Amino acid sequence: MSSYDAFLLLSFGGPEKTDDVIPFLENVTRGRNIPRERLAQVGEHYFLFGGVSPINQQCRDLIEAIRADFDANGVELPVYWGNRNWDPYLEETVAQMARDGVRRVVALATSAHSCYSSHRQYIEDIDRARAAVEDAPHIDLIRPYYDHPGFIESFADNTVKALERLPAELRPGARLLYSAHSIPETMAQASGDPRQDYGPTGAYEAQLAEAARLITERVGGGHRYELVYQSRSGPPSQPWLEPDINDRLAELKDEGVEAVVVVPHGFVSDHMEVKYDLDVEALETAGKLGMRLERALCPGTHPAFVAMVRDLVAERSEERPPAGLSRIVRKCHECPPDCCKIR
Ligand SMILES: CC1=C(CCC(=O)O)c2cc3nc(cc4[nH]c(cc5[nH]c(cc1n2)c(C)c5CCC(=O)O)c(CCC(=O)O)c4C)C(CCC(=O)O)=C3C
Ligand SMILES: [Fe+2]
Repeated sequence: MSSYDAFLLLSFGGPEKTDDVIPFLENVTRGRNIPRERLAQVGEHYFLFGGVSPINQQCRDLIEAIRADFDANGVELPVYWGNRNWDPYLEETVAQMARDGVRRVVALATSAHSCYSSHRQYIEDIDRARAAVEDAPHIDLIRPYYDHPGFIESFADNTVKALERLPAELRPGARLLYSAHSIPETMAQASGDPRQDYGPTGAYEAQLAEAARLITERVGGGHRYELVYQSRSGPPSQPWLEPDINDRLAELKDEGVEAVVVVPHGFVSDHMEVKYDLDVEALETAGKLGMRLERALCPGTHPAFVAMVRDLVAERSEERPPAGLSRIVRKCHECPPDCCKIR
């Protein structure tokens, strides 16, 4: 790993006290078309948890696990952390790296898929932060990793554990619901490389479908499975990816499904979108319908996920071609400049 001299964890950021909630939401939604009512609702989700988003602590835990894993495997890179929307802001981290004399950085975002919000926006964050800092280091962002064996394995393991929490008689018929963040259809269509054919849906949905297939295969038991979406935002007039998990639960109830395991494979840690939109809201929907719902944990600091980070760093350092389990072939590490850009 000679070509890099630092590792950077790049994340979303979240508030850690009540007073930070509104300024955080203003940061997230600046320049976006989000209705005021939606913002007020989301604010309440954070207030319900005392104004503390779980995401920053999850990043600290992941960094600690990566640090230990690097040390145990002779990877001598210092580990830095910077966020898009909250302290520690990426720009301050880049400034710190410059002061520390760091020249070449390999970065991993806490987001595994291709779309503007999950990948392109992080590249823009890097460009903006570097432009603001004198002598900023060069920063390479690791490619989307939704089909890396470590990502798939950590979700398969956590899904098996969630199935085991269901009463034994409900297990065989349990439907697996793979949940990801809904995004505007325009963002979904624009996701991925415009020169590559991902089928009718765009890269984001195609990647989610592939990962769901791969995880289900490893879970075994012949469970039926499908994709659902959560955390829809934006004005009602704008189409976003569907079905919403809550609507789908009602339909499944009518079809006679008694138990579901929700697998939030669109996320890498159990942050607020998972803790509220699934563990509060979807659980309540299932309860009202008289269905059993168990939620698989996100990778967090799962050993297979932590080992994946080290492998991705090695893959990029050694300029190995991107390797994954998906049928969607990725040709290069760097995205072309028009990847995931909404036109
Ligand atoms: C694809 C995707 C991911 C997954 C990939 C990834 O992880 O990056 C993700 C993650 C997250 N989203 C988060 C929070 C929010 N997202 C919002 C708004 C939006 N998300 C979008 C997409 C995504 N979001 C989009 C298209 C919007 C509309 C506005 C815009 O076009 O940008 C809003 C505004 C209010 C609302 O409308 O909900 C909030 C507060 C948090 C932090 C949670 C915590 O605090 O623990 C995390 C990890
Ligand atoms: Fe979001």
